Amino acid sequence: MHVENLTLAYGADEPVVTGLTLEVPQGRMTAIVGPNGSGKSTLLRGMSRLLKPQTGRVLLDGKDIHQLPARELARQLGVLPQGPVTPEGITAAELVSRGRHPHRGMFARLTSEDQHAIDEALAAVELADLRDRPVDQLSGGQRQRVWIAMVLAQGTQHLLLDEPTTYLDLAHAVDVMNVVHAAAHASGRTVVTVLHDLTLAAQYADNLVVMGGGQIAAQGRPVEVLSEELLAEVFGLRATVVEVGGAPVVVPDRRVSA
Ligand SMILES: Nc1ncnc2c1ncn2[C@@H]1O[C@H](COP(=O)(O)OP(=O)(O)OP(=O)(O)O)[C@@H](O)[C@H]1O
Repeated sequence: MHVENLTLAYGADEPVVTGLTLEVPQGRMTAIVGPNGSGKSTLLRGMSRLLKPQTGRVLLDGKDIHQLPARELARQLGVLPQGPVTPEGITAAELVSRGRHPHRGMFARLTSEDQHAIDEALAAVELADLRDRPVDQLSGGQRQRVWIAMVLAQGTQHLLLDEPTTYLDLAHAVDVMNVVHAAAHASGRTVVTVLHDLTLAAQYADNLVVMGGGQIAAQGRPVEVLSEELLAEVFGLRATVVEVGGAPVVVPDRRVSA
């Protein structure tokens, strides 16, 4: 996936992302981090055709995503947007089965391949037991995991995930990151995910992209990128960075007023 000179704006507003170029490593996991409002979700929307660029283009295997028919794009690119809205009354398995739409005919029944993909995705997020439960009766974290399962069931070579660990306790966040990491390292998919937790991002990402003010402030291996200077400069955060198991861990300084 290649992002070339991308400028993104909402309506007539000033651009949020300006002239951004990014080469996404294939079959690896890229995490996009950055302060609130730095343009992470906007960039992901631009990369997934939810937002039309003012300039530039996004290439998927050499093809401009805006030139691809919607159905073909959906077979290649799975997207988890921020705060997806759950259709009323739908069960977990039904929602996950929607991930199979790009592979099916208009009124075709689920094939055994579809069923296998759905079962595997539900198992991957440990929700097989709740498959027949209406999604609006699940907890926030369970609901988030159903959405992730839907994107996994889509079986695409590329995944764009906006904050997949929202609402998740740390143990489930780690489980989801393991699933996402395996999608890249075991299955060779290309993953781009927005994350807020810098330590989690640094533990899992092969490539860390730090956004600041609609631009890429730094990019590279987490251990090379995540420095105390960068945290101060881009996040306005005073923190100590220690290394655990070869990956940086961010320990924020306490800000206690006298
Ligand atoms: N739908 C929208 N219409 C107009 N402006 C928007 C819209 N969505 C985002 N923006 C603006 O674009 C800028 C970047 O927002 P964006 O959501 O991309 O940031 P972010 O880095 O993902 O932030 P966060 O960490 O808070 O999720 C912000 O100034 C925001 O107000």
